Amino acid sequence: MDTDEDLLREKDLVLIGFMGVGKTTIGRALANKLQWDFIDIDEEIEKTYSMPTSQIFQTIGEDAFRAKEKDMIKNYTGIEKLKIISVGGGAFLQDETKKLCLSECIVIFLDISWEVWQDRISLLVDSRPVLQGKTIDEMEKLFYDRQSTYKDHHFRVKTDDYSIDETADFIVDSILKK
Ligand SMILES: Nc1ncnc2c1ncn2[C@@H]1O[C@H](COP(=O)(O)OP(=O)(O)O)[C@@H](O)[C@H]1O
Ligand SMILES: O=C(O)C1=C[C@@H](OP(=O)(O)O)[C@@H](O)[C@H](O)C1
Ligand SMILES: [Mg+2]
Repeated sequence: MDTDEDLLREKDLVLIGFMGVGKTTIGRALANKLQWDFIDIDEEIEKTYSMPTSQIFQTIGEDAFRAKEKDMIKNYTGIEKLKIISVGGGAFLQDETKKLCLSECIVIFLDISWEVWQDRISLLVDSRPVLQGKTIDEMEKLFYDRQSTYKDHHFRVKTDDYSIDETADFIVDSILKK
């Protein structure tokens, strides 16, 4: 078990990357390993509105979702206890959020290739409103367009060849203890 004394980095970790790369599942695994708190911003927004994200998009619209997302991230990065924060794949579209996370936290970009991502589409499409109604070509365009959103980060972790657990272990051993 890693204690806080073993770890050289003492800031909240923020996981970014395209939807479906594994920010939520890897973030939760990482928090379990470290015994840190885990916050998933989408789950917090869903709790606030008592509905899933796709329904939030339908009911209040994407702009209101983005405003809530920004506020939520601002609130959680202000709390002192060390934690893992998984943000939605669109959170860094907002410059204020990106700047705040980069200055206050350690930002880890989970990087997946288009080839591996395609195999996960069926797991994602029902719960990700921005994918709904898109053709595969439109999803591919969104995937590549979004990469520029993630280019500012502190560490990049390629996930293609690793399980959820292996990626979490890699982050602890190669980033937090370096
Ligand atoms: N190697 C892997 N790493 C991370 N997630 C994986 C992996 N293989 C399959 N998945 C699955 O991909 C899906 C999307 O994961 P999720 O954590 O919700 O992503 P995100 O929060 O980035 O949208 C989950 O069903 C997860 O179990
Ligand atoms: O990329 C996006 O615009 C979004 C990603 C989702 O989170 P995940 O990246 O956790 O799937 C969620 O915030 C919402 O559906 C919008
Ligand atoms: Mg998620």
